[in-house]
Amino acid sequence: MKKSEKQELIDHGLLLPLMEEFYTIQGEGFHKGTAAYFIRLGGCDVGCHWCDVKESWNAELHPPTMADAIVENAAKYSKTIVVTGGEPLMWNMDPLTSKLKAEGLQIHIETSGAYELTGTWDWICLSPKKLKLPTQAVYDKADELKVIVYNKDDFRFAEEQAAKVNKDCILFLQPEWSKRDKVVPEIVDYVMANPKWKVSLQTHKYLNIP
Ligand SMILES: C[S@@+](CC[C@H](N)C(=O)[O-])C[C@H]1O[C@@H](n2cnc3c(N)ncnc32)[C@H](O)[C@@H]1O
Ligand SMILES: Nc1nc2[nH]cc(C(=O)O)c2c(=O)[nH]1
Ligand code: SF4
Ligand SMILES: [Mg+2]
Repeated sequence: MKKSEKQELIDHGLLLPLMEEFYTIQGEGFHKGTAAYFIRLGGCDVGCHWCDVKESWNAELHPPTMADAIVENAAKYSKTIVVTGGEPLMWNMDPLTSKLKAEGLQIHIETSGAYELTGTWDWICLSPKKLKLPTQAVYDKADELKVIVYNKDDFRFAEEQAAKVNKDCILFLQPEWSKRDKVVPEIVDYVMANPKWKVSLQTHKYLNIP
């Protein structure tokens, strides 16, 4: 395929950098405990220093894969699909999500919200980052807000972000993994004092599953 043809397919969201895909249990947030097939797309320039998938950042390292092929495979595994990354909203998610919907699947996204919202989603998990704030459309449509707590300033940031999401959005505080011993007690106290928040843990890491 010519370089220009390939770029056109990428621009239209028909070709996506696929880092990995796996059938597992959603470990985090509202749907924690539910079996789901994960599609992890490469590419992210948000730059969280504690990111647990830095290997995803460089999209060039992940094979460009046709959205059709991704969907055909995913449909074999689960009725619930989680699209994550990297930052999936760096890509046009319209073709991937419409093809997944045509297969009758439930489609969830894990996103920082830092890019334009494309695709149609049954569930949007917004995990905002100070380095590159979400777009208004993602605040408006988010089903859950999942703020990562690395230090005390993240509680201030969490409240600032909670003021921007829609009124039905479910609010979670999730410990940054490497700081969990320090921040879990702080999150517990915070949630008891501010019960509009719930605790989210990365349960897959405790279960030793992907
Ligand atoms: C790897 S990100 C990919 C999706 C998107 N880029 C985002 O940040 O939402 C998936 C989820 O893992 C969270 N996450 C990443 N590194 C983490 C860490 N070290 N501890 C806790 N959560 C982490 C993110 O905040 C996000 O909710
Ligand atoms: N089991 C499991 N649950 C997850 N929830 C969000 C994840 C992600 O990396 O987006 C993730 C992940 O990587 N594994
Ligand atoms: S936005 Fe998500 S993928 Fe990108 S660096 Fe932050 S946690 Fe990692
Ligand atoms: Mg993960």
